Amino acid sequence: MGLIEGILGPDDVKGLPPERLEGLAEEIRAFLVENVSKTGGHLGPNLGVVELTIALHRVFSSPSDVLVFDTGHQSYVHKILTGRRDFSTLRQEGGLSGYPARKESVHDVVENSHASTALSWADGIARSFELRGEDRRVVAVIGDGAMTGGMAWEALNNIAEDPKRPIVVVLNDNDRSYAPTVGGIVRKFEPVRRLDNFRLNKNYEAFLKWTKRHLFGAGVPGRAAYGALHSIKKGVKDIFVDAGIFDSLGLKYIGPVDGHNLKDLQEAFALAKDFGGPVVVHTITEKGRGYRPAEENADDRFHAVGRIHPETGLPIEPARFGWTAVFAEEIAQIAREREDVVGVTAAMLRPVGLGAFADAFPERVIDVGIAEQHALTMAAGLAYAGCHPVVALYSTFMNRGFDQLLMDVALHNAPVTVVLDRAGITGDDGASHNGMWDLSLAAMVPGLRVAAPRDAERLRELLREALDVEGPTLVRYPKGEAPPPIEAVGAVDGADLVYSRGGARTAVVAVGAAVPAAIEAAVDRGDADVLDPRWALPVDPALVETLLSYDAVVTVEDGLVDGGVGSEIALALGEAGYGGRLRHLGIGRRFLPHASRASVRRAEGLTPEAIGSAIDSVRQGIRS
Ligand SMILES: Cc1ncc(C[n+]2csc(CCOP(=O)(O)OP(=O)(O)O)c2C)c(N)n1
Ligand SMILES: CC(=O)[C@@H](O)[C@H](O)COP(=O)(O)O
Ligand SMILES: [Mg+2]
Repeated sequence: MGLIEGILGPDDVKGLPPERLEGLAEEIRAFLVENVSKTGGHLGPNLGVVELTIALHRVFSSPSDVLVFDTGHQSYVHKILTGRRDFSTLRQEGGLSGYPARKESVHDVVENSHASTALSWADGIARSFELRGEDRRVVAVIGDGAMTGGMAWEALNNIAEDPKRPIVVVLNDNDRSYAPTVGGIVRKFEPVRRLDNFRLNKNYEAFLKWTKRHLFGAGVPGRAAYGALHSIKKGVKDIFVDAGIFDSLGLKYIGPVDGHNLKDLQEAFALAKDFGGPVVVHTITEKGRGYRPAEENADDRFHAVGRIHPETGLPIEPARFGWTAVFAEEIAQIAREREDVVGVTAAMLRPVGLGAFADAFPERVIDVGIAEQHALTMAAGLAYAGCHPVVALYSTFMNRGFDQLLMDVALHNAPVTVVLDRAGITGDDGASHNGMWDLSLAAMVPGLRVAAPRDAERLRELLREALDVEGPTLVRYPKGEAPPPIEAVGAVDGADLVYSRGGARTAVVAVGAAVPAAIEAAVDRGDADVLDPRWALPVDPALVETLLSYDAVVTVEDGLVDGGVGSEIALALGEAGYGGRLRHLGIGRRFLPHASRASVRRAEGLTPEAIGSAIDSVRQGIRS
């Protein structure tokens, strides 16, 4: 039996003799490669935190001490050490979540996989423990990428306020988000990034502890001597260790610590634990550590992989030319034609398709780090000064910048184009990654024009149209492959007619990616026209006029069922005195469990069959 099989919970990790820990780390790495290569998942980040997570569970006592993982994509090792070793269905329906999940374990606390939140969670939890008189530690593990998010600094500023609140911030610094971390934010604040600093630092800490113990017992003179020694120590420490902004904020800093050295990690965490106030432990780790294909991947160190061959790291399914690639190609071409176009990404340059643009015009693509709020307001500034920014984000992460979209971009009628990839159902990343909120949020924003392409050709067209608008625009499309071209069979006022046999009394208004399923349903049912508005919001009054001539209207969108395009159409039809039947199809207002996209689509009633049933039900209403 290997060591890993004997780990059923944190007590077993604590119980292992120190000389077995490296063996355990080795087994965990092999386990991760073997299992994640079969399911896909966040391989690189987890290979980087094997020793760090073992050390945390050795020093702290979860769940009494609370461990919070920022973003949560690096929590696989924590799952293994807390008795969850069935990775066969990782990220699949009914299987382990790819993030911490409260229903899986008492050791999991934060499920939100939007970055930069862990320090705020930790601050809140620690304050509550204090108010309730509970002596428990709170540990937040946060990556250097997540530290580029403003929220993390808001929290640090607060955490530093009370020197007695015991919060341990483990800064997991692998010098990358996907790509090398924007601005080298941690490097800047900790200029002497040498691992032997920790040893120097550690000796001073031990010295300080000893003097405190001995001199404090010696009354006032002892205390004075301790004060003098403390300031000497601080002076000496300043020569060797410059903890930059952490010091300036008033936070105790330990590090940099070799994040793959189990002994150093445990010592550092033990110091932090005993300190009794807020401490930053700065660990230096390597993303993808111990797996050659990841270590050699300069792009993203296997940040997130699909299924791969474990020996080579090569993908099992060949990469397909999906929506992202269409956008990547078109925006790079537009950039060649228009010098005013500037790309903006929040630490996801290649995943959002700005790679080719950046390769051709590096000075015109700005990576702001995980800073969506800043990205949008900065884009408003770019637009004010004559550029046309294209802010490319995953749909779910735009939620972060909603206020900035509303107040900085839209209020100033700034010609900013927001491009949202991964809109609608994303599936295996679970509740916080579905891009299901964007249409409802966008519908509230005055003056924002929203386009939803139904295929690759429409994406190219609509992107170009968006860039010609002298005001804010948003273009959204889903994850994965784009469908084959869907040509219009005609035009009605306010929309492309994409399916019609003539004479239909029912209209299906399908938004973007919902078009193929709507056509399939209409082909099956016969008597329904399918209309694609292309520009879905605000609802075109011409489309409303068109719809008034139908007896029934079904709307379909891969966004929240309420507040989005269907709701807006219903409102407009109501105001126009429409007397026909209406049905809206969209994603229910709930947090969706992780599962395949197809399965979630089925559950949410967005399949051709479900659309067909909706057509039947509105028609029955007409007949009765
Ligand atoms: C608000 C937000 N924007 C973007 C992302 C996408 N994302 C997930 S992990 C990641 C990089 C995180 O880097 P870091 O915190 O350093 O962790 P590492 O993977 O390097 O361990 C990004 C950009 C996110 N989860 N949340
Ligand atoms: C943690 C995170 O937010 C990303 O790594 C995300 O899981 C990637 O999703 P895609 O695979 O859709 O690019
Ligand atoms: Mg990182």
